[in-house]
Amino acid sequence: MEQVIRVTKTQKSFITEKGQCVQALKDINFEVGAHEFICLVGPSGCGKSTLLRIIAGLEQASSGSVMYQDTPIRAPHRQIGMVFQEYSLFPWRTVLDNVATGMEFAGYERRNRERRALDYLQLVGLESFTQAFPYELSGGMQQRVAIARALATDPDVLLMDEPFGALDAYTRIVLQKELLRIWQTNRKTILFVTHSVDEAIFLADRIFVMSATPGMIREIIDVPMPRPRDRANPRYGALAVHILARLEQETVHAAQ
Ligand SMILES: Nc1ncnc2c1ncn2[C@@H]1O[C@H](COP(=O)(O)OP(=O)(O)OP(=O)(O)O)[C@@H](O)[C@H]1O
Repeated sequence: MEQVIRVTKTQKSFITEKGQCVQALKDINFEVGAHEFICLVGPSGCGKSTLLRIIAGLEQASSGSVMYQDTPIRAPHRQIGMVFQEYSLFPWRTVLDNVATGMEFAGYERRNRERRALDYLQLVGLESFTQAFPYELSGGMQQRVAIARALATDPDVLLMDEPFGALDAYTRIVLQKELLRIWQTNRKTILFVTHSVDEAIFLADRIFVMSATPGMIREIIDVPMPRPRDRANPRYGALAVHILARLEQETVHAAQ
């Protein structure tokens, strides 16, 4: 399988406002293949968002190397898109313009933007809301707009930082299924941060379990179950028990 993202011996430290050094990530090593769906889980504050921001080129690693194909990532890259937990839409722009704006930043010509925006809004089921403003939409609909905006620039890699974290349980399940449908159609490579072990098992090809601060990758778990995954399958439950126990160990370890 072609490797798309390669993270090698990566560390990240921050200097706080009080001048203290906080090590957020320690010796991170992994590769992500083309079209893989990876979920990252780990205790709160273990560096998941930091890792994603480094891969997005929004933050620099303190040491180590982070590559997209053969290129070191040092700044935001056209082929790497990101979706955040907060819907991060422009409140003064319509749904259509929000999606088109992403393409404007990515350098798409004006005449292509509207057509593509419509195509992607259709993909996420919002074709009848093109002229609505974000405040007129539910949280789930706003997150669909954010996903359409990220996909419309046709990135190779999609980084998703707790994108469904603020949604109610039912909307979350609906969007998980939608995301899988889109991923299966568009064959993106996805790195998805979640606090939900259930969500990770439902979505991922592989789950990276991180340790508490400083974040390291403790375990990489293959999820070989065919999709759509059945939450009632005993293997699903057994995997959830295993990962939850691992996370509990990490949290207890960190508290000692
Ligand atoms: N800009 C910054 N300055 C100083 N410290 C930071 C900065 N950004 C992150 N940190 C620290 O780095 C560590 C990792 O933070 P990060 O937000 O990546 O964790 P996380 O796993 O995404 O957390 P959560 O699951 O709660 O969202 C934390 O200790 C955090 O306080």
